[in-house]
Amino acid sequence: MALMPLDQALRLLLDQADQRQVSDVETVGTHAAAGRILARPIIAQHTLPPWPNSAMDGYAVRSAEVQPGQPLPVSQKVFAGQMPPALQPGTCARIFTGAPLPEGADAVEMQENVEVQDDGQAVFTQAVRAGRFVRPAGEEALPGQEKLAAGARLGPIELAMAASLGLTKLDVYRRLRVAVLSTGDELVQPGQPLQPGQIYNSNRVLLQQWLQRLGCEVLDLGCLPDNLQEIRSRLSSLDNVDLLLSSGGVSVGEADYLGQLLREEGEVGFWKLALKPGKPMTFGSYQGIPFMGLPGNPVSTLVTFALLSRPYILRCMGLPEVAPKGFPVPVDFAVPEPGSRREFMRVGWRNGRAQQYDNQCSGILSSAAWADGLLEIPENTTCQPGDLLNFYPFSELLG
Ligand SMILES: Nc1nc2c(c(=O)[nH]1)N[C@H]1C(S)=C(S)[C@@H](COP(=O)(O)OP(=O)(O)OC[C@H]3O[C@@H](n4cnc5c(N)ncnc54)[C@H](O)[C@@H]3O)O[C@H]1N2
Ligand code: MOO
Repeated sequence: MALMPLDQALRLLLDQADQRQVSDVETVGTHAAAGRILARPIIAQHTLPPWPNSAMDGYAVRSAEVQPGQPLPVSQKVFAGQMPPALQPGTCARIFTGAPLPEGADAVEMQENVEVQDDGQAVFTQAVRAGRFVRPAGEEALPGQEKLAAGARLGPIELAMAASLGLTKLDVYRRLRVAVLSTGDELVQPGQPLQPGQIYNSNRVLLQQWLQRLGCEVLDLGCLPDNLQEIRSRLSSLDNVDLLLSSGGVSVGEADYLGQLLREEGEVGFWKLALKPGKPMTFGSYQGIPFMGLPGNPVSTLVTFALLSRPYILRCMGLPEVAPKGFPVPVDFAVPEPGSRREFMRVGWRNGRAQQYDNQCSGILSSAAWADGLLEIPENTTCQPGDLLNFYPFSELLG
């Protein structure tokens, strides 16, 4: 069977995600909205800032009245939080950053350019043009203006924006419910003693933590044994789940029951990609529930989640732009042999170049812990030191 190119798999996934996008809307407090996707746009109700105000600590003036070297009496002092009376003609006002400009004033000079005489009058060292250091009313928002579009992902910046507009509640899509399971008789939870042949389960915590970061509700289905009957019965009891996400058991081994069950009793969207690591990545549905079977090798789980599950999940959550943002970086190594699968190497950012971790085996999780992100080596491509290849930082992929 030919391996499906990554781009084709992504198109298929996003097409499916569009059909399964969450439509239920909840109104929640701004704190609870963190990580959610905005279901209705945020429209400003007020003018922001509500009045022209000073961008500096200094002196508010009628700019035409300022003559360098000529003293002006200081007629009032305006702190942020106060509404001042109009500026008396022929005077200036002591003013602080964020304080409303007195009516009549049209500029502010910062105090570094003003000398205060012994008699308290202010002498300006230079002419002041109208508008200098004034933040006009409404430069941030006007009533009726759309400040955040539906589909925005609410992080600290967006929530601060909502707070600046005085909002306490936001309309967001409900969380995506994702059931996570691991497969493999060899897997043991940390804290338990290891018997011969066993290893600790690391994919479980990787996937659960990552899903939580993406704002999903995680249903922990634990670890399934390598037993077809048991797997079938555990999956049949699932209810109210948007996505079933598993790791392991999707290759061609005799105990790779999960993939076998899906292929025989579910619907397969794709199985086997031209991707390294991550070849046996499987997508389909089981009893109507979308199913993603990530290959079990720890780095294969990580890479397939980053490149395929993450965009699928974000699109289902209601986010339009889901492709991870990468950028070209120079590499400090050569790839002499072209590969038939698109490869994502674990690389560190060292001295302005991407450096590869020595052991790129998909079982070596240390490669990812050491690295700063993934470097994309397209199919049928070789490279020399100094060549540019796309780099996707983990800081982008993990959020
Ligand atoms: N004959 C072939 N064998 C394999 C092929 C192939 O094309 N032909 N593909 C290889 C590739 S590539 C990968 S990737 C693996 C993926 O296999 P599975 O998805 O079936 O994963 P498992 O066999 O269950 O496990 C693989 C590996 O990862 C360890 N593992 C699994 N789950 C966890 C976990 N939760 N935490 C930590 N480590 C885990 C497991 O012990 C195995 O060592 O198949 C190749 N084989
Ligand atoms: O594709 Mo596997 O995920 O290379 O080890």
